[in-house]
Amino acid sequence: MTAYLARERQVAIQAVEQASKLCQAVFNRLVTSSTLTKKDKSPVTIADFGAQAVVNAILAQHFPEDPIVGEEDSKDLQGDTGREMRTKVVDLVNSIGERTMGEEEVLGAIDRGQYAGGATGRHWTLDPIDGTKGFLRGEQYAVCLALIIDGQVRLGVLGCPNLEQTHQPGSDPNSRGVLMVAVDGQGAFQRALTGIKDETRIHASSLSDTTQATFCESVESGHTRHDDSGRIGELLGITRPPVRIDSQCKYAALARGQADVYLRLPTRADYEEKIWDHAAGNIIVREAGGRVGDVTGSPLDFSHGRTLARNRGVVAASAGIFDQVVAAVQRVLGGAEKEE
Ligand SMILES: Nc1ncnc2c1ncn2[C@@H]1O[C@H](COP(=O)(O)O)[C@@H](OP(=O)(O)O)[C@H]1O
Ligand SMILES: [Mg+2]
Ligand SMILES: [Mg+2]
Ligand SMILES: [Mg+2]
Repeated sequence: MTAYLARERQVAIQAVEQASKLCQAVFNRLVTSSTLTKKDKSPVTIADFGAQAVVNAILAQHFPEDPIVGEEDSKDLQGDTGREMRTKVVDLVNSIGERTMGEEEVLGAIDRGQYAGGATGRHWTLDPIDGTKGFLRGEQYAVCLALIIDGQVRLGVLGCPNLEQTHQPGSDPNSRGVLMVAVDGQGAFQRALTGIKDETRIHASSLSDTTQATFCESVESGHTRHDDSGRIGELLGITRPPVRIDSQCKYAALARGQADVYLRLPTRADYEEKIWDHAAGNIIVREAGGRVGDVTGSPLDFSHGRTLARNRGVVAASAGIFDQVVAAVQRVLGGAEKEE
């Protein structure tokens, strides 16, 4: 008997591995110290398009019926104005992929990601590079792919090219490149992104005392409120400084017990979190034994299209402290008053 979603798991891993390889190649070739000082975003843009083309082409080959909710579209690659970038993306895809793709095929693959999402049937969701700012700084970023069936995330894969390997006892702390994968009901695992790919089961921490907790949050103050998380930390008696990490690598840190809490506190009333920013990390943390919700503790609802329209912010934590963390978040954000 084959396990539930066995083929999907294998194809998703292959797609994320290929896209991660492409991103690393772009970083090594194109990102220089002058890229950062000049605020030149073009390397990450090329890698973003390239990674979405590679993943979507692999999904189309194996699951031609499945729609995809992808972050990017080919608009900026069209016409005369898009020619230079288009050529670079097509060359890049062909330098990594196993078969040659023409220009139309590359653009078509990118635009398979236009699906609107929703509550019925199955669809994939892809963030070809999550943590674009981390990518440019040479810090953490992730290729994130998940399968949603009838509104529920059932499979998630994170490719984290700059994340330290911790899966083998005595493994070299300088070895980087981790892939995490989880299927509903089967647990969460990590393995090396390249080389020996033995999988090791991972677990969120079993912490019950919040004063001992390590919390993580986005590097970017535009993506989460650092002042509010500081107050929440004080309420919980947390003394360790926050660990700031870009991308869904925050979920990865939680899933393997390196952090106990992830806070993403809304910076604006009108921002809706995107499903591709959370789907893969969500199932990986849950399958590792952690819990994920929004600032009220309600589970994230992936059935409302391309965004988490019914949720605000994200709170994730080890199961033993999740309720205490949500209570502190509510006190600081004022939710407790609304409930009275
Ligand atoms: N105002 C906002 N609040 C929360 N998230 C935001 C935001 N503006 C952009 N983002 C999202 O934050 C993601 C990065 O998260 P983090 O800060 O945790 O690394 C971005 O993903 P991309 O990098 O894929 O564009 C983007 O989708
Ligand atoms: Mg983006
Ligand atoms: Mg993202
Ligand atoms: Mg992205």
